[in-house]
Amino acid sequence: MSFLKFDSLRKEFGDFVAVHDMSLSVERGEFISLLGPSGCGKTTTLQMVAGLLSPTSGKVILDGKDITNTPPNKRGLGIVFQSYALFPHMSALDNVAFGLEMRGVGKAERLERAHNALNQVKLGQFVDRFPKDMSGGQRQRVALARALVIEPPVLLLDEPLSNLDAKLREDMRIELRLLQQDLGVTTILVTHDQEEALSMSDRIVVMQQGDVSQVAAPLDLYERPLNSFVSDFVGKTNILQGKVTDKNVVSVNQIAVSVNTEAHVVGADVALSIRPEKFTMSSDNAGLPVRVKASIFMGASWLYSVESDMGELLVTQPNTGSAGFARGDSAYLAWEEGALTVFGGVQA
Ligand SMILES: Nc1ncnc2c1ncn2[C@@H]1O[C@H](COP(=O)(O)OP(=O)(O)OP(=O)(O)O)[C@@H](O)[C@H]1O
Repeated sequence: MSFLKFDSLRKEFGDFVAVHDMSLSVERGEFISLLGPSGCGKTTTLQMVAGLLSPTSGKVILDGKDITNTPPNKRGLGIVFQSYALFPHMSALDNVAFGLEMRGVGKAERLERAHNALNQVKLGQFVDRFPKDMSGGQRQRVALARALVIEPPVLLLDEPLSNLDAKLREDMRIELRLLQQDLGVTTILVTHDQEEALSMSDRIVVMQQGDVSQVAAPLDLYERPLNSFVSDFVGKTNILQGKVTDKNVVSVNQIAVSVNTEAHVVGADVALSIRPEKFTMSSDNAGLPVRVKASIFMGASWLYSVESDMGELLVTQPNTGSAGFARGDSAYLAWEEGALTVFGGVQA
C-alpha cells in the first residue's frame, strides 16, 4: 500500500479549476517533484497536502489515514518555503527548537535534537547566529533543519532553492538529496526548474494547467516524453512539424525523415522531437547539410544553432578538447532513427 495518496484532489477558486482531480500514490521514502510552469497548480497541490488549503473535493491519505480535514499542525509534516520564514529574533538553535517546544518536548531533549538537526545540515558552528547574520544558503539550511527536527513522515519543499545563486543551488541539490536518502524521509518538492527535478527525484509529476501530463522517473521522462509539452518543458529539444507520407517516413519541409511511425496514420500531421545532444555533427559529407549560425562554448560542451532545409536546429556536442565549429561553417548532421520521437497522428 502506498504511503501517501492523493485521491482525485481538486481545487477550485470560484469558476477557476486550479487542480483537476489529481491522483497520485507516493511510496515511503520516495522523492517526488511536482514540476511545471508558473500557475500550473504545483503550490496549490502542496498546500492541500500540508493542510494550508482545503480541497474542493478529493482526499489526502497518509499511512492509511484520511488526513483531508486534519489541521496543518496536527499532520506533523515538515515544510520548507522559498522564503524560509525564520523567526528573526531567534538564534538558529531556537528557530529549530521552536517546533519541538510547541509539541511539548522538554528543554534538554529539544536542545539536543535541535543541535543534531543543525549538525545534519552542516551548521553545527552556527547555532547561536541570528538569521540576519547568515547567508541565504545558511538560512535555507536552518529552515531545513527546523522541518526535519520534528522527524516528519513527509517533507514538503516549496521551491526551497530558488533564492540561492546558481553554484550554491547545484551544491544544495546534491546535499539535500543525500540527506533525504540517508533519512529515508518521503519528500515532495515543488519546482519549475527541470534540472532540479531531474537531478533530485525518484519520480517527477509534470503538471500543465492543473492537470498531470506525465508521471515518470527522470530518465524515462527525458527519453520517453508522452507529448510535445513534456518534451519541450523537460530538457531542451527541437520540435519540427511534419506529415506522415509513408510507412516509417515523415516529411519535414519536403525532407523525408525516417522514423518509427508504425502507430501513426499516413497523411496525419505530426510533431517530431529530437534533443540537441542526439545529433552527431561532422564535416564528413553525410547526413543533413547545415550552416552554423551561432557557436557557443559551454565548457563541457558546444552549443550550436544551425540552419538546415528542415529548419533551424539546436545542436550540442561534447567538448573533446579540440576546436569546435565556427559561425558560418558548413557541416553535416546525423542521428539514429530512435532519437526521434513522434507526437500526434495516432488513430483514436
Ligand atoms: N487564492 C486564490 N484565488 C484564486 N486563484 C488562485 C488562488 N491561489 C492560486 N490561484 C490560481 O491557481 C493557479 C495555480 O496556482 P499555483 O500557485 O498552484 O501555481 P504554481 O504552479 O505553484 O505556480 P508558481 O510556480 O508561479 O508558484 C494560478 O492560476 C493561480 O493564479
